[in-house]
Amino acid sequence: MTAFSSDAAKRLAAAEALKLVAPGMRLGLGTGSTARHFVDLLGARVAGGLDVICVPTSEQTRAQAEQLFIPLATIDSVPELDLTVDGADEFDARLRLIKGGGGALLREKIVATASRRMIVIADSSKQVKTLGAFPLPVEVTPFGLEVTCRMIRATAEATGATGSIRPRQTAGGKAFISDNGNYIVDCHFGALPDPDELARRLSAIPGVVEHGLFIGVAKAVISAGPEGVEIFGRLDEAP
Ligand SMILES: O=C[C@H](O)[C@H](O)[C@H](O)COP(=O)(O)O
Repeated sequence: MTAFSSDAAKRLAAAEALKLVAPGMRLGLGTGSTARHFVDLLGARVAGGLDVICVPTSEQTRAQAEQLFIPLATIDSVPELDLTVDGADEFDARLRLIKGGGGALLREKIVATASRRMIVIADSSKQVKTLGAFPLPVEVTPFGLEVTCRMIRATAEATGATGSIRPRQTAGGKAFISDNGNYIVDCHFGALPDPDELARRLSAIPGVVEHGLFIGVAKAVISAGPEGVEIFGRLDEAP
């Protein structure tokens, strides 16, 4: 028997999300290895005549979409979107997410919150009981990096989350720079006892541009694994 790979699961979830796309839609395109499958499948539909306009959440996704001749716009020229489909690093039973493993969290959050529906696609390994095993990415300004890291540490401790906070580096050992010219720090907390409170507090730190906790943003998660597809939340347009 052939083992069912996580990549096959990602593609299966992406194919399920593609069923939500209708002609004329304004779409947000996520970033990462799962969203990549969605963009790929969407590209095939566009080549077949599907008419959509899309806003990419990263330069990486923009490049992929351009290669597939998917019509693109900026979020400022299309500020209201019908649907955004994106991956996640972790999701829990309340559809709270950790995102930003690829460093795209700021644009992803702007695009997702400008959308009537944000649907997450993921392989089933992304489901967790408690968020935080995946290091929480936080986008910060280069100015005041040390001060901001100290504030993140103190504020996280106040919500019961402790661990090391490390500025992200590229494979070549240089500082990772986001598409927006900022740094990403990864918070290795292991577990987030109170993600809602942590999200609120992180947003209040001056040097924090955005954090990777997406709370109350996703309407549903399409999770795929060897057993098939499972839907958490609602795929329809109900408020
Ligand atoms: O910055 C990257 C994004 O938030 C991704 O959607 C997230 O890291 C999940 O990526 P992947 O689908 O590659 O696991």
